[in-house]
Amino acid sequence: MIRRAVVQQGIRARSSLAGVQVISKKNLDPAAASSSYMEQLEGEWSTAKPFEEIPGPTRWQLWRGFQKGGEFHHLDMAELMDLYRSRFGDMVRVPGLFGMPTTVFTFKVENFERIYRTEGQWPVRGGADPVLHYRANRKDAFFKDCVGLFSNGPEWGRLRSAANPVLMQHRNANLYLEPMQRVNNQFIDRIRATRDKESLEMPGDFLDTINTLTFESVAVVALDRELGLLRDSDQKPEAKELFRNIKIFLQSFFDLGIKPSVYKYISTPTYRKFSQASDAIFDTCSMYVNEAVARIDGQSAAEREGRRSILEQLLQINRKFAVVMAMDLLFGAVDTTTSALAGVLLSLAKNPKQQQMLREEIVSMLPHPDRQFTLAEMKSLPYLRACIKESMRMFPVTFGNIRSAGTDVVLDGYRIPQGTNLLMLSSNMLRDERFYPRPNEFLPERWARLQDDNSAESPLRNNLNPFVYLPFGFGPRMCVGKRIVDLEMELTVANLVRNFHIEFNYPIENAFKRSFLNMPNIPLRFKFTDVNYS
Ligand code: HEM
Repeated sequence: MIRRAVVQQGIRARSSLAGVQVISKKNLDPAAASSSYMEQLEGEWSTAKPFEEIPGPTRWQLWRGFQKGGEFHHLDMAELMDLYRSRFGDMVRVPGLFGMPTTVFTFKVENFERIYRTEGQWPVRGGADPVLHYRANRKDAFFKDCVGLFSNGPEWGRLRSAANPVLMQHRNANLYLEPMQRVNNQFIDRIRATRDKESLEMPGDFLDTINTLTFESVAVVALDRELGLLRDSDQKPEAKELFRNIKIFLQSFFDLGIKPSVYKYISTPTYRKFSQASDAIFDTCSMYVNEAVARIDGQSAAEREGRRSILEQLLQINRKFAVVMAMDLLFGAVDTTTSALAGVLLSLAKNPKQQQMLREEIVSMLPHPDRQFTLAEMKSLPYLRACIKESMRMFPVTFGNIRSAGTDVVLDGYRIPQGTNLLMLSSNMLRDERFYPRPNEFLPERWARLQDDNSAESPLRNNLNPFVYLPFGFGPRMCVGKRIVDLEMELTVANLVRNFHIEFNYPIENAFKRSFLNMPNIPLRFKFTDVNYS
């Protein structure tokens, strides 16, 4: 068995899968793949059980179950997954209804590894059908030759190759550090202005404020402008509308994605909401991009010599690309980062000892509370990173990930034909003692390296297979906003912790509603007490 080192998000871990890095039978140059591994795949295939024998509900059971009074009707996504798993086991085949594809759910990390390792050059992630349907059916055919990052195949590969040098470069982080700092300062001011004067607690709708922060933070990158929604005055009506429509878009997108719907054949009320919100978002993003074009056209040659913003760099590729990327970044950024930030704040609030250790790390780096972080300082805060990583383990943002099988592959002894939609459900593993001793404790030191030797890992992670914990996905298709969100989260948490002692004096057992994205489900009445520096 060949053992290869896999470096994923700073973890150096070992993959036990026999074979090579990329091993797709059909969509890769066969010469590039290991012939022995191909033979292994083919050998397994010939003896594997047929796809149709994977246990799961029938079409009728599914349809009936989602009707009023049906057994699935009131279940959230996580409850539905738990039910499927207890009834059918670690692999479940769920037949497609109304043009949705048949999907296989898998709960085993060995299968995740195999799926990712055979995903091929252009990994296909399903689940974005409502976006693709809208973009294919727009009357002006705007998206015809630029469908965006929710597309698949060579079209996705072309766009992603253009986006990576702009969005995935560390050096570009300098471009958004300063505007993100300004947004962060507005967030801190807003907390001071809106917390209760006596109890120092935030109002129950604090989630909206976090949501506004994450929206503003990505807008300064994608639209190259501060929208000012965290300020009390000077809020632009079109910015408020954009924010409102992003919320409608995300909500209706998940509704259309989770429940059986005939929207591809008849325009349902939810699809109409989704489509109207998409129209409005498109109009506003186009307007902001046009403004940026006019601003750049008006610049002198000397001004143009300066550093180009992310939007300007995207505009250099072309205007349409910049509009589509702005939309995709807004869609990808807002709820995900909100969920992750809420998780870190709850973790720190419930673990004052770790919160204090974090504060000491931050204050030792930046003793003066009013001075802003530089990029170099941000890079020297290992405990901060460990706290964020640990809280995303305890409160994962997503259920797992989605792929289409990149090749014919055998999973758990069953044949999975190329193109099959696969859901990898990992969130239960993140609290599994087999992988994480003391799984329900917030222990950032899990993520510390014990020595300089990379192979020495914390005993708080057991033989960790790197495919258990992939909050930003894996491979060429992983989150394109990773660099942006790293900086945004680190900056926000560092600024909050150096300004405030954070408490949360309520239970957090059911803090999140579990779905495709796990969103906070309780009033976030954090108590923020000013840190005294005198
Ligand atoms: C904590 C916050 C975030 C989490 C947990 C997260 C997680 C993910 C995951 C799991 C994927 C799928 C990756 C795969 O298929 O392997 C993804 C894709 C994506 N994310 Fe994020 N994300 C976050 C923040 C952001 C931000 C801030 C942006 C934009 C600035 C963003 C933009 C996107 C986009 C556009 C995609 C699609 C990429 C593609 O298919 O090529 N995300 N994200």
